[in-house]
Amino acid sequence: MSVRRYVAFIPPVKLRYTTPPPLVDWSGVPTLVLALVAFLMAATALLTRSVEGKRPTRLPGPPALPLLGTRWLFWSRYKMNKLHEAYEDMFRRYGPMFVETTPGGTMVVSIAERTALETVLRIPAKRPYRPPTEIVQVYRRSRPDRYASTGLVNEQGEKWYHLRRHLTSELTSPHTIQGFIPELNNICDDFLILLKTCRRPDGIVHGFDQLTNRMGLESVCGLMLGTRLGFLERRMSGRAAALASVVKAHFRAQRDSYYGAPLWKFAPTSLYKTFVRSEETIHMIVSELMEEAKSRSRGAAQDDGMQEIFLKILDNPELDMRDKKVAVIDFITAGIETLANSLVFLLYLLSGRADWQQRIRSELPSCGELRVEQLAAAPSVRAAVNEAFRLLPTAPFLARLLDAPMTIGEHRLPAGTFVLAHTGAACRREENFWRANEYLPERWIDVREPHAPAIVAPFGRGRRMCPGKRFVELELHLILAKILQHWRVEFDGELDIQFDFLLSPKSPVSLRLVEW
Ligand code: HEM
Repeated sequence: MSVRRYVAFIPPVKLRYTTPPPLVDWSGVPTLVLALVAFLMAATALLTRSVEGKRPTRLPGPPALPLLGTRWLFWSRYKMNKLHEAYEDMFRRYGPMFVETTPGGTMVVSIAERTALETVLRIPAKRPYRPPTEIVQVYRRSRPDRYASTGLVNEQGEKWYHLRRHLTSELTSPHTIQGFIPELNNICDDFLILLKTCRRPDGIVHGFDQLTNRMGLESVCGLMLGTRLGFLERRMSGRAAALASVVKAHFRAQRDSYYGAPLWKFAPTSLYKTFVRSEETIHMIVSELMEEAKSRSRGAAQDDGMQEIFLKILDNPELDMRDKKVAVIDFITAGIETLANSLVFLLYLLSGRADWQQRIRSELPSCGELRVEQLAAAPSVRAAVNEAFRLLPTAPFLARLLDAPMTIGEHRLPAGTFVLAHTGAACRREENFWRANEYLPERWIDVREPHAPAIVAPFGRGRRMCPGKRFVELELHLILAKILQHWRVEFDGELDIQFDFLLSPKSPVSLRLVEW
């Protein structure tokens, strides 16, 4: 199957590829809208300086303009793909708690102050409301033939609770994850073979980020579908390459729909079309994979511990068939980039700590399959991973809508306030961690004050916490251990990081694997 089939996406007949039926057909209006936006942007540029600092809100924050709110910042002062730096800058300018305004007038409160953050993260909500990604919501609601809901990641309230209860018990079960360890060992070994193949004589591996993405795909699909899909074979199939690339496009389109001009809400802009194309391509590929896995499982005897998660989901009579399929899609897309980025960040940070790499190696057997007990007996592995999540989490903030009023310091936030809990930024503040901006895994073994583990939340917090956490931690521990059994990791220079709705390495990443 060729890459072109997926990337260019020439749809097969049964696939209905249509751009946005739910949107108002204002085909005559876009020019007018564009002219208005251009005018507003020009006005923004003129007004910015004069209004800065004079806004009479109770919380500090950048000035909001009519119709644009504070989004003009992302069209002038900041770059969308450097959002993490933009927020660091805003925390410096406005303090550890400030407010932004969306073009629709909604206030978004950003928090990086420890007590406030701990308060937000501790909220014991039964149905925590994480604001959905609007573009996903709009599109999925326009396709009731395919989606019975907007999916676990974007659904709210009782519907979310129902999905969460019926979809995640397998994924979060220690039994399921433990049952996956032998296969995960095989996947990690195949990843090492791929690294060996791509490694130049001087030890350099170019495009390491692409390889980790393939590793993410292979392991997440393996876990969900119970089958090896060949993403780690030297020559990746067109389908695998296409899936990897559309998942990236999907994340980027979500980022741009959120922080960019909201024109897609009024007309089917190219951003909206890109999003629809990526969503439909992912749906098509994952559907194919599921069908293949289903027919394979019909012919094979199932070992209960290893029964594919999705087959168990398919067997659940409490769920609508459309929700079952979308759940598998959402699990796979939620898992690929996050896992791959975290592995790149982990190795990059560790490359500056040859001593810690040596320490990890000394705590492990020299080769072979690794069992959970062996990993547990190597505390330096856990410390290395924890510290990477503290310093460079791929999801640097968590979004919530407060379901009850909350007083933080002298500010009272009403119920319904949209809050961004910047756990990543808070973890890099000196008042929260000893030598906060340094990668020091030892802090997780011999605690040095200040130390605020409660604000390290790379997988979120509470009932909406990432259901993939247990699996991801195991996989990162295992792959790190296996890499360091073979090589020392070196990296020249600094890793360039960008915001693709998640923090991601700006590709291509090259690192050096040096024989011990
Ligand atoms: C390094 C890897 C990963 C990281 C850092 C990560 C991080 C996160 C974060 C921060 C959230 C939001 C939690 C909150 O709002 O409290 C989340 C949600 C979610 N993640 Fe992950 N994730 C990772 C891998 C995975 C994997 C492998 C899967 C599936 C196999 C997955 C599935 C999900 C789902 C379905 C949600 C939505 C849960 C809900 O709203 O109830 N994630 N993840």
